[in-house]
Formats: sequence, C-alpha cells, structure tokens
Amino acid sequence: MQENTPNRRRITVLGAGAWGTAVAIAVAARHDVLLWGRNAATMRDLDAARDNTHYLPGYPFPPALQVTADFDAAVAHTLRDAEGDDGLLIAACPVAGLRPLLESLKGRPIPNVVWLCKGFEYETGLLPHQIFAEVLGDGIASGALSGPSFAQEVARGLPCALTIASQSAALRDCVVATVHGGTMRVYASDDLIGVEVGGAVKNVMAIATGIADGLGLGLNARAALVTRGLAEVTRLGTTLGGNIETFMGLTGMGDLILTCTGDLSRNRRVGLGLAQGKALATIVSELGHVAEGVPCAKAVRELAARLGVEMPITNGVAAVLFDGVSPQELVGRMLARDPRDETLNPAAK
Ligand SMILES: NC(=O)c1ccc[n+]([C@@H]2O[C@H](COP(=O)([O-])OP(=O)(O)OC[C@H]3O[C@@H](n4cnc5c(N)ncnc54)[C@H](O)[C@@H]3O)[C@@H](O)[C@H]2O)c1
Ligand SMILES: O=P(O)(O)OC[C@H](O)CO
Repeated sequence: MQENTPNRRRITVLGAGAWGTAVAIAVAARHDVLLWGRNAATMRDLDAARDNTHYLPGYPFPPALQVTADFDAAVAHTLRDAEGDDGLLIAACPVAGLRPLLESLKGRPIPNVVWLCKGFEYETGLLPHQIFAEVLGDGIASGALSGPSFAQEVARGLPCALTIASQSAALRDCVVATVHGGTMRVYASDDLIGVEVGGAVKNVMAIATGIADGLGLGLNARAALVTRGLAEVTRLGTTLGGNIETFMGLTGMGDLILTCTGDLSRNRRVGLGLAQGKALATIVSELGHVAEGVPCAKAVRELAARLGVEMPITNGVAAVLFDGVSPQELVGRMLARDPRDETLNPAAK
C-alpha cells in the first residue's frame, strides 16, 4: 500500500460533539490537534478523562489531541507559523451553531476553514457555504467536508471516504494533503451546492426510512424509499445548481444509503421513534444529540415550495414532524399518490 506522509499541521476543531471529537481523534494520528468546546466544565471533564464522556464515550484521545474552552487560544493554534505554514480550522457544530460561530471569527486573521455540518439553516433556508459567505465574505479559503461517516466508526479507525468541496483548489489540496491517509480517503469536488444538498436532505430521507422500517413495511419499501429519496435530493440539488453527477457520489447516494440503513444514524432513530408513536420532544431528548433532519425537513419543505420543486417524501416527513399527521396516515398518503414517469422531473399524468 502506498504510504501517505503529509506535513504535520496544526488543526483546531471548533465543536466537541460526537463528530468533532471523532474527526479530532482521527487527524491527531498525524497532526497537532486542539479540540475546542464552548462549555468550560465539560472540557475539563474531557481533559481529565482523555475521552469525550459526554458525546462520544469509549474512544480514548491520542497524545497529540489537546482540549480547551479558550476560544482565542483555539483560533491562534491555526495561525501561520514561523515556517509560513497555515493551520486548518474545522467548524464541527450543528448548522444552527454555524452562523454564531463564524460571527465570533470575524476580524480575526484566520487561515483555511472547513465545516462538517449537514443541513439548511432553519430560519433562512441557506446552505452552510451561503452562511459562510454572508458572515465572512469570500476572502478566506473555505469548504465543506462531507460524506458517509458515523462518528463511532471513524473514532475506531475504520475505513471511511469523504469529499472536500470548495471553490478553492488550494483549500481542496490542503484538506486532501492533511486528512487523506491511513484509513481515511478524501476525494475533492468543486460542487459545493451538490455536496451540501446531498448531506442535508439525506437526513430527512433517513427519518422517512426509519418510519417505514419502524412500521415494519419491509425491505422492498425501504429500497423504494431510498431510491425515490435520491430522486428527490437530486431534483432539489440540480434546481439549486448542483451537478447531477455529485448525487451519485459519496455525499449523495453514499451518505443516503448509510444514513437510511445504519442504526447508528440519529435521524433514522427519530423515524423509528415516530413509528413507535413517541412524541418528537421525547425522541429528541432521549437522543441527546442533534438530529439535523428535523429542522431541515421544515427548511427544505419551504424552500422546495418557493422553487416549485416536487418533494413528496420531505413534505410527508415534515407533516409528521410538525403538522400532527400520523406515520400510518403518511404511508396511506404516499401510496395514494398519482402514478408518475420515473424521470427526474416528470409531468403529472
Ligand atoms: N455524528 C456523526 O456521525 C456525524 C457525521 C458527519 C457529520 N455530522 C454532522 O456534524 C454536525 C455536528 O454533529 P455531532 O454529531 O457532533 O452532534 P452532537 O449532537 O454529537 O454534538 C453537537 C455539539 O454542538 C454543540 N451545539 C449544539 N447546538 C449548538 C448550537 N446551537 N450552537 C453551537 N453549538 C451547538 C453541542 O454542545 C455539542 O458539542 C451535524 O451537522 C451533523 O449532521 C455528524
Ligand atoms: O447520525 P446522523 O443521522 O446525524 O448521521 C450521521 C452522518 O451524517 C452520517 O454520514
């Protein structure tokens, strides 16, 4: 196997949830990593235990991973060093936290920035790269790192393939040189829209598949839902300007398959809980983690309605989450829909 030995780089991960912690553990095999979290008491616990007992218990921190609640120190860790090398700043918060996090970076001399969150902003319907542009403009090399990746498997060092999407070739090269290697493969793309839409809408499809599986509708129904879900993701993504090819890749079909079928998915577990008749508030509180598909279902329903894009599965999930429609009623509605041609944008018969 070909060895990949990148230069040692200073990396800061902003956000100490499950995914930020897993990525920090993975990159600390080859780099000097600082993991920042906003709660000082929690970060002291992590430091003492050398384990994220709150969000990702059972995966000991490697020696090159340090933790802090000091935001200034966390950002300064990635500043250009005496040799002229820039560090890498990784934003690992949920979509809801991205705007405030980026606001707190304003006016600082920051280097390359990558975000890991998957969704549309609830209030604005914006994708993460659009939030970044609104807050920090286009003078900083930035991009989305996305793809099929459960935190627990990455923290265990199991193989995983991700995509770095950015308009900046230098940023893409930097992330590939830094993160690719060992058990981690990183592919590059310039299709930010396609990559971000795939990562966002698959979470809604995972809730739908969780509902179907929880109701015992069978493997045929699951395959149909994932496939029609991919058509729906692709329809919205191409309307927004994404490249159709991207939806067949890691951040499209790849992440859709993983999240719809893997029981480690928090979004799939939301759907399973809904099928059991649990209230959304109960499911979310039992989960103890973010389920991006919940706010995303509402944001995507509104966006698709504005754009005139047909998204029946998303609309159905949003109806169960927010309008009091029961999972059983949703199944009836989906099966009663009029027939369609199996093209991307069919005319109603
Ligand atoms: N867990 C995974 O396997 C995984 C994999 C790939 C991508 N992601 C994405 O990464 C993002 C973070 O997921 P996670 O698994 O780390 O979530 P998590 O629920 O495990 O942790 C969320 C972290 O963000 C903080 N947080 C919560 N709400 C916040 C807010 N409004 N503002 C700022 N910080 C906030 C919490 O304190 C916590 O540290 C999500 O967008 C998720 O879709 C997760
Ligand atoms: O646990 P979920 O449903 O948030 O999914 C985690 C990752 O996005 C899978 O790639």
